[in-house]
Amino acid sequence: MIRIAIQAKGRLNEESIALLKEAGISIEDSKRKLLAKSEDFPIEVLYLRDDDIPQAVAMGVADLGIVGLNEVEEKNFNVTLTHKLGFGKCRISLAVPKTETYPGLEYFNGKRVATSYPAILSRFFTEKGISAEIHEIAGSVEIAPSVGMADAIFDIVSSGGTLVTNGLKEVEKVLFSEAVLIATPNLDEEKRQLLGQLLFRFEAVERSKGMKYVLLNLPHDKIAEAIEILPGMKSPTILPLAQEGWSSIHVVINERELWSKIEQLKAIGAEDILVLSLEKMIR
Ligand SMILES: Nc1ncnc2c1ncn2[C@@H]1O[C@H](COP(=O)(O)OP(=O)(O)OP(=O)(O)O)[C@@H](O)[C@H]1O
Ligand SMILES: O=P(O)(O)OC[C@H]1O[C@H](OP(=O)(O)OP(=O)(O)O)[C@H](O)[C@@H]1O
Ligand SMILES: [Mg+2]
Repeated sequence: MIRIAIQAKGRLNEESIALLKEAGISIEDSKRKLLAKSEDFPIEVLYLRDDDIPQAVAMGVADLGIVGLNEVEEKNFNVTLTHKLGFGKCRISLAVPKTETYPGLEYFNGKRVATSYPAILSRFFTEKGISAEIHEIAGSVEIAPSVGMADAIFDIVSSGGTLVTNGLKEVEKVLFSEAVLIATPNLDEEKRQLLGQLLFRFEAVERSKGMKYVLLNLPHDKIAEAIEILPGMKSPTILPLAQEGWSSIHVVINERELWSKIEQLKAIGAEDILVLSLEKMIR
């Protein structure tokens, strides 16, 4: 049995549960119990505040955790970064009132900067030789300059909408973050094996993201041209149709290039094109 800590509620909660579910692991949500066992995999889910996840994993209270890289960097506990999960993408940035002229990092010398990430900011300023006053506040960081609590802020930015609403502009992007899977260092052999199985499933889920399974019919003599249009695919599956002179081609295509490929295939005579969603790609 392996135990994984995930956020009890908040921005990473739903996607963490969804990822486990896509990997074939269903669990009750945190509204009922703070520790839930899965019926279909030897795993237990511990629901925590995200700030507490790095410590829980460092202590071995949980073997694994899903948490933002920003929290891992801020808490600086001894955990192993095992895998990037591709959701919860954001950055932590320095921002100043939009009316200020910004000459570069030296702007921050002698300034008061409000943040919920004092450790990351302090390391950054030390590394860059900047001497500023760091004010730790728990939330609503973006309001600090306009109410006179600080001259600048260091906080999470995604779309940038919150900065604009609060009359701020982003001037330095310090850390790019996303949800990551962390692990207790030196897991025992049994847990390492379970982690390996989990990673195998996560990777299959990731690989299938944005991919479509495409089936189409094509005259035999156009197959070589179709293969030209579909570079990168190892080799498409080609099956003869009952109708003389025709074949059915099956390929996996990235959603981004789906329409352009389909147009090209139609132009050489492809018919009856089916596009199906792809659930897992297992290698
Ligand atoms: N606007 C955003 N866009 C994308 N990801 C974000 C955004 N804001 C936060 N995140 C990521 O999601 C994580 C959790 O954010 P959330 O706002 O739920 O945290 P919290 O309020 O500290 O939650 P908790 O109650 O668990 O302490 C952040 O640490 C960050 O990694
Ligand atoms: O650049 P944006 O897309 O506007 O996102 C950035 C905002 O998102 C997060 O707050 P959240 O909305 O989670 O609210 P909270 O942390 O105050 O609960 C973060 O703390 C920023 O304030
Ligand atoms: Mg938190």
